[in-house]
Amino acid sequence: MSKADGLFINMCKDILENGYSSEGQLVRARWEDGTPAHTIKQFGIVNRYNLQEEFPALTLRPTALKSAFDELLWIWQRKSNRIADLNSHIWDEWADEEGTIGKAYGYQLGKKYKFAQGEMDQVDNVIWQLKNTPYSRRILTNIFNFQDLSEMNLEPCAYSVTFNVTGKKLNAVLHQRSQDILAANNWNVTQYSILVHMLAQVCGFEVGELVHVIADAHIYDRHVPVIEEMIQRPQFPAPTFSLNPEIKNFYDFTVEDIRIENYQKNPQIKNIPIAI
Ligand SMILES: Nc1nc(=O)c2c([nH]1)NC[C@@H]1CN(c3ccc(C(=O)N[C@@H](CCC(=O)O)C(=O)O)cc3)CN21
Ligand SMILES: O=c1ccn([C@H]2C[C@H](O)[C@@H](COP(=O)(O)O)O2)c(=O)[nH]1
Repeated sequence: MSKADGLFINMCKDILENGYSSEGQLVRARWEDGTPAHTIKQFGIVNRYNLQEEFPALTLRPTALKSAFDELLWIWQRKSNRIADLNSHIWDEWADEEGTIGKAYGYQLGKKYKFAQGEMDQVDNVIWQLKNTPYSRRILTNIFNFQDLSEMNLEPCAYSVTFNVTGKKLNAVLHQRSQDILAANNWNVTQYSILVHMLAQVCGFEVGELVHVIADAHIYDRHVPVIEEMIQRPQFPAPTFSLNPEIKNFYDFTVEDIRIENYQKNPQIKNIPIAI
């Protein structure tokens, strides 16, 4: 059975049984009809995914892996903040008149800084370090740029990744300040798992672990019955995942380069409401 399903079920049970409800508090997020989007949350969840063991896609409901990967490429490879450069509509509600999400995500990863080895952006700095100083303890990205926060249409949720090489394996810690468990937990987990696979392939490592640290892990009120039903569903083994082995340059990957086989899963849950 997929270990990712097991972790997800335990995390949801913990949030539902021991979590803290925001009822009665002032909350920022709203449902489409304007009602406050309350949550039940747990603080400080840490999930470890061994990428050697399995590709951590949920089987409890399908994760839209191509759309998730496309958003990852939009942020990490195209380094864009324009929703027209994204092949899905998941960011439409956060776009401004210019059709961008402001100085968030891809904008920050595309911003150049002066490093000892030259001027480059944070992604190229990670790739340079993995190729030249792989055992460094300073290989990380951080897009929570305080100077630009007021010009971001949503402050980054998954904001920092620390890469760490252990022997031949590439590991990563993903730091997330806020997580919408139903809509985006497995979405983010599979995205950053693919990122570790991509960087391992182009920098000459095997994949290791993804450690996902979530500060505020929440289930929105309108998602509670959906989660309650979902965690009772049958579980299947995780699918097999591979990347096109021909790709040697990080910037050459496309959504067509991921291969997912034997993805047995439960039916999709349609029209999940997204809090804005
Ligand atoms: N409340 C909230 N939750 C989020 O997950 C979220 C935000 N806001 N704001 C910004 C982005 C947008 N994200 C989203 C938004 C929608 C889906 C979504 O509708 N997912 C569908 C599949 C979409 C597809 O097939 O392309 C799903 O069934 O999970 C996922 C991530 C993640 N982020
Ligand atoms: O990659 C993402 C992007 C967004 N989210 C969720 C987490 C929260 O539910 C909202 C953001 O609201 P804040 O009030 O700014 O925390 O979006 C996610 O889980 N993953």
